[in-house]
Amino acid sequence: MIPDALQQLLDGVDGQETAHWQGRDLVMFNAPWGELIVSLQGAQVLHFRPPEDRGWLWVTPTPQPMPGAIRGGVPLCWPWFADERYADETPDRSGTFHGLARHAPWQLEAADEHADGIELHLSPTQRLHSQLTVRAVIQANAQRLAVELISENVGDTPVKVSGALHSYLAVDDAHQCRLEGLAGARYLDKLRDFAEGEQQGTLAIRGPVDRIYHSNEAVMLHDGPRTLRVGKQSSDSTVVWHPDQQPPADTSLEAAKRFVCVEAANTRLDPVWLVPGAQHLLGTTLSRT
Ligand SMILES: O=P(O)(O)OC[C@H]1O[C@H](O)[C@H](O)[C@@H](O)[C@@H]1O
Repeated sequence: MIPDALQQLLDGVDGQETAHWQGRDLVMFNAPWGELIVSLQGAQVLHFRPPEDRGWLWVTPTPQPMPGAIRGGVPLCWPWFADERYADETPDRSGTFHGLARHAPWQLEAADEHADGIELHLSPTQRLHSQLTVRAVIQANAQRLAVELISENVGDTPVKVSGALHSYLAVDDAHQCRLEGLAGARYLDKLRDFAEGEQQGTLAIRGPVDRIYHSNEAVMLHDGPRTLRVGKQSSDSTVVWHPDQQPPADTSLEAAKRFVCVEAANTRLDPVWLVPGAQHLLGTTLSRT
C-alpha cells in the first residue's frame, strides 16, 4: 500500500522510468512480472506488486523530508541495527539510529531485466565506512521479491557489523494479523528493557510489539485470507515491530494499522565479525504461499 501520489506516478510508467517524489530519485518498473519502485535514497524498495495481487509493502503517506529516511518499503539498516553502533566510526559513537545506509544516496549500477523479472545492483555513491563496502541486490519476479545486502571488509582489521532489512509489510489491519514460525524462539523485548521471553505459539499483534527473536526460521504473516512468507538468509535475528497507538511522528494512527514490520536482521544476538577480506550476505525473500 503506497501513497496515492506515488501510485499515480507509477500508473504512468510503461516499462522502466525514473521519477522524482518527495525529494527522492526513484526507479520505477511497470512490467508483466509486476510493479517495483526503488528509491535511490538508501536503495530502498518502496513498492512491489506482482500481477493479480495487491502491493506487499507499505509506505507512509506523510514521509519526513530529506535527508530523513522514508518510513516504508524495505529500508536498509547498515552497518548497525538500532543503537548497536559496533561499526560507528564517530568519536563519540553518536551515529544515526539504524546506521548510515538508509539516508545515503545510492546509484543503480546494473539492471538486468528479462521476460520473467528483474535483478538490480546498487551501491552507495560514496564509501560509508573506512573499512567496509556494501552493495545491494534486488530481485523481483511474479513469485517473489528478494533483497540482499552484501558487506565486505576491505580493511586490515576485523569489524563487527549488525543490520536489518526492515520490511514494512502491508496488511489490512495489524490487530487481525498472526505471525507463525517463531514458536519456541527466545526473544528480547525492547519494550520491557530487553527482558527475555519465549514465544508460545503464534504471535498476534494486540498492542505495541518491539522484539528481537533469536531465530533463523521463515515467518508466515497471516493477514485474513492472505499469507506472506518472509524468508531470510544469514540472519539469526528476526525483529518484529508494530508501534500500535504510539506511531512515530511521520505516521498517523490510522496509517500505522496498515503495516507490520518483520525484519531479517543481525543484532546484538548474532552480530557478524567480518575479518579482512570476508563478505557477509544478509538476505530476505518475500513470497506468497
Ligand atoms: O523510527 P525508526 O528509526 O525507523 O525505527 C523504527 C523501529 O525499528 C526497529 O524495528 C526497532 O526495533 C524499533 O525499536 C524502532 O522503533
